[in-house]
Amino acid sequence: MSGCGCAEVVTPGLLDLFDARGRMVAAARPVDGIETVALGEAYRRVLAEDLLATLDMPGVDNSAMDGYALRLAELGPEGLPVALRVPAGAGVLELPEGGCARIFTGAPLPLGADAVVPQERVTLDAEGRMHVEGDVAEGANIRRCGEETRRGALLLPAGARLDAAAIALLASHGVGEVKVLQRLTVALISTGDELIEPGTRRAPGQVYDSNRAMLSALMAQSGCEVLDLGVIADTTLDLHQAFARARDEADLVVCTGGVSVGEEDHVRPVIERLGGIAFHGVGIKPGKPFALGYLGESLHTGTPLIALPGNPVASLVGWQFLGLPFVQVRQGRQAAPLQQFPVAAGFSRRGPKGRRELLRVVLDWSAGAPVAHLAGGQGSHMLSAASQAHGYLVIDANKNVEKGHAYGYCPTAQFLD
Ligand SMILES: Nc1nc2c(c(=O)[nH]1)N[C@H]1C(S)=C(S)[C@@H](COP(=O)(O)OP(=O)(O)OC[C@H]3O[C@@H](n4cnc5c(N)ncnc54)[C@H](O)[C@@H]3O)O[C@H]1N2
Ligand code: MOO
Repeated sequence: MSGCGCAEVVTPGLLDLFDARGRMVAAARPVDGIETVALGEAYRRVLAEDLLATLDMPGVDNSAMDGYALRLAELGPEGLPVALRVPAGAGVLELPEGGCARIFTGAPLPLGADAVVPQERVTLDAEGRMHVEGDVAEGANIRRCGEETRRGALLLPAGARLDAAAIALLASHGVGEVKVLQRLTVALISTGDELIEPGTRRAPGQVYDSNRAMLSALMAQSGCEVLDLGVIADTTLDLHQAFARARDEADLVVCTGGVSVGEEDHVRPVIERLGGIAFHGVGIKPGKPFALGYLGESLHTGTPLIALPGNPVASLVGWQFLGLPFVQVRQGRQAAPLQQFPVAAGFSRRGPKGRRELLRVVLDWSAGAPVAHLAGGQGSHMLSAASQAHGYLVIDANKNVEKGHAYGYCPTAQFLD
């Protein structure tokens, strides 16, 4: 798949996917609120400042093995008496001259010792003297003070998202609390008079609101607070009130439905009355009527707004490919580059007209190399395939899919962050 634009094959008036992604990233401004949280509350939060080590790591020379610490110069055919026992948690002791120390993984190396021999390479004779099989190199199995990190070194940069390893790193340095950026509050609005809540009875023509459930989950996944404004009736007044509240209470507004061209689509005029549209329409299938807008004076001074198409898979794709990089930057992180690699199609299919198609596929690894198969029906209203898919096969506009040919594959797992 190319990232070059390919504007000549995309329907005029629609932005190329990569152009739209670039605009989303360029339009996003990081939040500036900072709070201090306990390390136990910091998982998946974004660091507000560079974190420097205040300690050397490891703090002292220590043993990498359960075994025996010794002075190499004293090791001879007659072996060494075991003169000391050093469990983990012991202080830094001194190795008596002419003796070795029984030592355990992580225990401080006694002063004077210059190597550790793992216990598997050691025999103890009847008098309790330790003999070593084979050679021992100076410094063997010793973890040196500061070998990983010196005091003052950068542990994690501002903007790092704290995953489990980062939390563990900070804990290992004794960090008990961290300064993090405030969470983004995202107002969610569904529009459509046909929409009803899951858990209620469906009358003919009614549709369960799956987009709000999906987007709540996606927001939680990306670490946002959700302000759920529910389903708003397709009237100018109701939409106006909901968007005005969202503007005042949230850092970002995400709405779904009503952004296409029908006269029942009232969302765009309301957005234009309260603010404006930065762009509308992207050359992707599904997801074409995606819009970036704002409520207020401008994109940078007002509350940004992402309008997603009503069709559920179009909404999902719009969020994953265009909404998420915007949120990542707004959260103070780097926008993750789109991960894609070539995968052979296990099917042939007519190509999409005038837009790139993002086919929902599963990968079959049974032949060793992956082969992509359609995960199910590809209608933008069909959530079944989206729920089964491992990723998207990206087909350039106006190109047929030919079985055995390779196309760009974007794993969905990359959007979990
Ligand atoms: N004449 C045209 N019609 C359509 C075009 C077009 O260019 N010309 N574009 C089509 C495309 S592509 C899409 S995508 C949809 C998007 O339309 P809207 O964003 O205006 O969405 P709605 O019309 O409100 O709804 C479309 C579809 O999705 C269902 N929906 C809406 N919200 C939800 C929700 N929260 N949960 C579940 N399902 C939802 C709704 O019932 C409709 O079936 O427009 C095409 N039409
Ligand atoms: O862009 Mo729409 O999603 O094709 O149905």
